[in-house]
Amino acid sequence: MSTYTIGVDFGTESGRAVLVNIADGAEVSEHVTPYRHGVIDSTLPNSDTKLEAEWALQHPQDYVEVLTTSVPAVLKQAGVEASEVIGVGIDFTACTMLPVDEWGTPLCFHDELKERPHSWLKLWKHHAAQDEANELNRIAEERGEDFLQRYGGKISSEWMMAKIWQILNEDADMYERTDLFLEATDWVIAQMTGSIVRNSCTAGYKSIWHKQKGYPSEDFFKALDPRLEKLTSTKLRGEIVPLGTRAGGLTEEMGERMGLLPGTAVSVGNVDAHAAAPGVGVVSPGKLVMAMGTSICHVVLSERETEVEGMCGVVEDGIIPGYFGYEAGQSAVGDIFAWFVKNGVPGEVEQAAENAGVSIHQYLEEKASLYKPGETGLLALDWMNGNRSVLVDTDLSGLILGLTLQSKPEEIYRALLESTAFGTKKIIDAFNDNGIHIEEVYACGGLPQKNKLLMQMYADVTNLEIKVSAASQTPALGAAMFAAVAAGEEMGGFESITQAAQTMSRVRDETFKPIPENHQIYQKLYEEYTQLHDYFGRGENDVMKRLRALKAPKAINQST
Ligand SMILES: Nc1ncnc2c1ncn2[C@@H]1O[C@H](COP(=O)(O)OP(=O)(O)O)[C@@H](O)[C@H]1O
Ligand SMILES: O=C(CO)[C@@H](O)[C@@H](O)COP(=O)(O)O
Repeated sequence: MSTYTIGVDFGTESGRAVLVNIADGAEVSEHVTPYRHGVIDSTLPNSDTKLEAEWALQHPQDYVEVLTTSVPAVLKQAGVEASEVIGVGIDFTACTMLPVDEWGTPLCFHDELKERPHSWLKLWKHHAAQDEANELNRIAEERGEDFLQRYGGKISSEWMMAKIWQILNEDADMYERTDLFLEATDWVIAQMTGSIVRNSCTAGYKSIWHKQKGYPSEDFFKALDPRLEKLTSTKLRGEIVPLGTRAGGLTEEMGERMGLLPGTAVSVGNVDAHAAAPGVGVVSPGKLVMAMGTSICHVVLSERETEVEGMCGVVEDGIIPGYFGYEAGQSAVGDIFAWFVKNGVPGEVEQAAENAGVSIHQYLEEKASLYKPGETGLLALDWMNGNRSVLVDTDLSGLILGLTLQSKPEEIYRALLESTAFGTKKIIDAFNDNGIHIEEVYACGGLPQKNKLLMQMYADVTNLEIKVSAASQTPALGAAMFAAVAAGEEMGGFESITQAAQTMSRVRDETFKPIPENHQIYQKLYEEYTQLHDYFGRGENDVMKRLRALKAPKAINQST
């Protein structure tokens, strides 16, 4: 009899379960459940209540539906019995957070609250708390708060404290009614086990928590707003445990709904990019892991804690116990290409792709690959969803420079692909400049499987060979590894995540190697990119912010 664990990856648009054989990490079966309500960014579900610009919400029930649909489906597809599954683990987007009542019920499930936007779950890419983030950073800097150093000098508007403060500022009653603010990853685990356990990864990266120092002081929160003084001991209270810890066993009810045995080990929540590190076999320093999809998260391990400009955070045990885990990221990558495909191509391109029986992405990739680096004459800034690293500013926006009447869709597409590679190089440079040396690069996620041109550009721009995960769902595989650790050796699992990764991870034979002549030209383009980056991103010309201010008059929560 084989032994299996299940990893469930909760992405931006859908959740997917993967059944993994723990003897070799083989992904035996997988199933995707799209979120019924998708990303809620214009009106609240079943309501006329409109949302402001930059809002992005989700429906918590959609996550439960993933568990009760995709988990039974992977068992059925593989013909595997519940008794052969020893553990379940999940990974999630983050900071994706929600307010719950004293029973752990999301406030948006209350009939009397569901018309109020702040009762809902805020998705990681909810960017409407930038004002709060700016003010938080200003006050933290003024007070000389040392936690700023662990977050590259700035706390992002995507994270927990900015999102909570926005709730307080815009709907103080909702804040009062909240018993706990939770990461969605911890809430979903609580749905499976019946108890709330916070994980050290999201607490560390998204909630300014430190293994030794805990949360920032009450004085700091009081300085933000006196009503926030007791936030961490009240609405953020609860034990914070390391990754791979057994959060509990599946409840009777969820066991039945998921087709698994009650009591099956459930590991604590995790984050997509962080779970991807063991998923691709990275359990030691010097190896950058890129989880490449709608956005890119970059993670790397080190034996020491240091400051790196614009990193999302450094957290002890935040990725692999025993190491300091660093995270950086780009807020939009695949999303930029999706935006262009949706909004930027003429009908004739759509038609040509259809005639060729390929997607518009594939069509444009093929045409764009006929150009050499520099040959389009175009250069873009990859900030269509703001800049996460190294500038940490969601008020920045995109730019395409060098357009002429001859510019073709495939040339613009190519420039957009290149811009994201330059964005990644900025991040690698920041790590190297601060003594976190990047010697190898590993990629996983949807993009390496979809676009070879893009991957070759990343190799050419960074001048580093890129190894690609052999798994089709690397974060889910990582989550399944943590599930095997939560189950423990006595159940047939593993003692540590390092052991699990050594047995269960694989990379493809094919790698992307830098082409020296391409790299040479990209070095020149990168210098130009750096000039634009600093000019528009570091305050010399704040035109992007001025344009945004003109465009976005604040009008919260209007009903039509
Ligand atoms: N051939 C392609 N080339 C480049 N990007 C693509 C291609 N096909 C899809 N995409 C982009 O990939 C992204 C989805 O990546 P994926 O890893 O599957 O999702 P997620 O980030 O939600 O896990 C979308 O933003 C989409 O625009
Ligand atoms: O920010 C994080 C992790 O810290 C991600 O969850 C977020 O970028 C979303 O990732 P995806 O683009 O859905 O893969």
